[in-house]
Amino acid sequence: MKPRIALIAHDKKKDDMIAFAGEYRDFLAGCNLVATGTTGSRLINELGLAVECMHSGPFGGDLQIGARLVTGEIDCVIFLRDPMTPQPHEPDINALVRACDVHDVACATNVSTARLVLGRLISTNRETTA
Ligand SMILES: O=C(CO)COP(=O)(O)O
Repeated sequence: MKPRIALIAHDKKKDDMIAFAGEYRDFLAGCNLVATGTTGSRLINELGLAVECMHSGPFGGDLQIGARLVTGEIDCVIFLRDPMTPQPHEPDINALVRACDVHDVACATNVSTARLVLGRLISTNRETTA
């Protein structure tokens, strides 16, 4: 089964997300991707990835992704949060990260961790497809 990955980035982290996803583009192109609205649009327009877009984060996108995660439809979350800027939907963000912890789903909140998580998924994928 293709890895099911959620990609989310706050505004000041979106360029980092595009650079990161660009680096892993070949692998991500073989995954089922879901993203919050604006992050997803950029991934589609700038990298040509196929991404299912939820609502934008402040309009409930984090909660939509959280609901999928709770029903076992997401294998890992890459959530590049902006720790320096208060967000109007902070409760939604906390709910998503909490859902990851409750359901033991990998949640990378910075690029270094995201690299480790994708590196692991790539090697697991190689083993299962070899
Ligand atoms: O706010 C976000 C996550 O909390 C991200 O939402 P967008 O991708 O729509 O900007």
